[in-house]
Amino acid sequence: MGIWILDAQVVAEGNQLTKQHILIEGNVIEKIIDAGTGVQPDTAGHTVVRAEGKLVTPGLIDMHVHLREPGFEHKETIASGTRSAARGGFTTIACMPNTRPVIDTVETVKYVLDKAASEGIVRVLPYGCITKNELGRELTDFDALKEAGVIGYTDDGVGVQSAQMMKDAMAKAASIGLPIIAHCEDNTLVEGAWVSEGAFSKKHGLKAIPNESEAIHVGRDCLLAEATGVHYHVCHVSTEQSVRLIRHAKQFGIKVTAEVCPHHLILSDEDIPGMDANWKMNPPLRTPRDVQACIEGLLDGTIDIIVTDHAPHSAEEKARGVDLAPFGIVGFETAFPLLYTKFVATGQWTLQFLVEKMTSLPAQVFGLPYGKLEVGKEADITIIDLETEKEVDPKDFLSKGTNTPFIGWSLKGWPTTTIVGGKVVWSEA
Ligand SMILES: NC(=O)N[C@@H](CC(=O)O)C(=O)O
Ligand SMILES: [Zn+2]
Ligand SMILES: [Zn+2]
Repeated sequence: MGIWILDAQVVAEGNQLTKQHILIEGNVIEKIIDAGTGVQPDTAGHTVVRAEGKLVTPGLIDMHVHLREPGFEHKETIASGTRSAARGGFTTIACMPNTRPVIDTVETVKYVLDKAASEGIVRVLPYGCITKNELGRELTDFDALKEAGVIGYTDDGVGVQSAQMMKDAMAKAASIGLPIIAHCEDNTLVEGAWVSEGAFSKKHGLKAIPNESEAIHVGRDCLLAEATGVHYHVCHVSTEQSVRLIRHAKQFGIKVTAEVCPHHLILSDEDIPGMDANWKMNPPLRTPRDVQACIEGLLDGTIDIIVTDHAPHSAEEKARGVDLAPFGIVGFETAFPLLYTKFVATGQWTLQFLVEKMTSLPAQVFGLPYGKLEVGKEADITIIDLETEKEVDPKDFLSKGTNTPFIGWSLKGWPTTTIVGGKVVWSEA
């Protein structure tokens, strides 16, 4: 017994949709019938999912998320985080190692993979730390972590401060064929600020984070990637300077790829309403000029993919005031609706462009066998309602985190069903 998804609207090209019937048998896509042929599928004995009028995409892929387990289960767990991901339409997510303990040993990788297998409902791919405890002093055992199942190395949450340490990490990663994923931040330029240099920091007389704190690492690491030949992936790009440096590096054939988050494409520092920790994230919201540069970078391919950097924190932690509250906002359950409403519904991007940036391109960048609706492939599928307008209400979130600046935004493009390996893992009630 399989599942027939009937009358799926699948992106053909640009904003053009074709109507298809999709049969899932077991964990794979068994058959795709062009509905235009008039051939009616024989659904006897199968489960039928009616997708009439809805968009059907490959399962969304998010290569930068924080699941918080082990150690910060009050913020999120693998169980709650993967449910939140599924509600956001994501079928594969790659989790960051800044847990407690951090994911810097084989045991912790195993712990995460075991938990994901027993309690998770979407695919979870772990990253391992570059340095032990993310302290920047000593490399982890890259071979052992690879053997245990990590898909790359990162100290996300902090930048690797020493160029020599980063160069050694890159050389080692290159030798075993895994990427380095970098949180770019030079600590000597940050000085305990929470907002970017811009109109907001000036108006309130606040200490500010300059764009160079990010871009200096991007520039440094592009040179080190050139020297070592590693696949170097830049996390959460937020500045005009970083975009420029990545564009330049790509022109020189350096193996660099990059990601950007919805909030850095949609919000600037000028949107921050006041001293509200739901607007505190790392990197911070930059100036409108930086937002524009990120959008242009995404459009011309300088920035390869979109990720959420889903970073849940408890309400109590976020209520400590902007100086003490941790950096980070949740992202899974608003990402697609935000981007669809803001960029596709307004005619600025095609649907194909948005969908590729969240499916086939992340799969391509990280060499994953997902991200396409094709016969014989894993049946990872997301069904999305492009019509119904609904307000963002954190009470609806399946994440434990409610820390979002998008409360009350009226959006379209809400996922309604998420299928992983042929199993419906989430469906709107
Ligand atoms: N992005 C954030 O603001 N916070 C992340 C860390 C990170 O992604 O650097 C977190 O772990 O909370
Ligand atoms: Zn980071
Ligand atoms: Zn992160």
